[in-house]
Amino acid sequence: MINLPKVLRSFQFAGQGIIDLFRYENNAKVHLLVAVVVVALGSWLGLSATEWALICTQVGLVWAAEGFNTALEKLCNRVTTQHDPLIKAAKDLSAAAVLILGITAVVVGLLIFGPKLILMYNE
Ligand SMILES: Nc1ncnc2c1ncn2[C@@H]1O[C@H](COP(=O)(O)OP(=O)(O)OP(=O)(O)O)[C@@H](O)[C@H]1O
Repeated sequence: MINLPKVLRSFQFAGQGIIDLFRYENNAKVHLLVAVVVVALGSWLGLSATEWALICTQVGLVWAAEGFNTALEKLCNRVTTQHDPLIKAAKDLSAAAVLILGITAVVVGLLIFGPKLILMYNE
């Protein structure tokens, strides 16, 4: 039997996590701003449903990676604030994951927006 109140509470906690991510984390604020600009640009250029699906996927992946990265950073800081090579490796690898998805998002953005912007410029 599904415990519905427990499921709803989990959504509430996750929602609080989303609010905290964009309220307190500088990098997440940058990602939010970029997403707003991309959505505005996409609305202006009139993207297809498939293009919107790709953009939404990229935005979601980067935001989710930022959330995981922030969570891992906080755990690392709880483990130790002393210099530790394993903590450094964990933080850097986690940041690398965000960067990889960020680069992928930029490439997808260029593939979708690039031709449309070039076409507009040449008209
Ligand atoms: N306890 C630690 N031991 C070793 N290296 C660390 C430790 N804490 C952070 N670092 C390293 O120092 C650099 C900066 O990390 P820091 O956590 O200050 O900034 P950040 O990873 O950009 O996070 P934030 O978004 O909180 O500023 C990174 O290369 C990280 O791996």
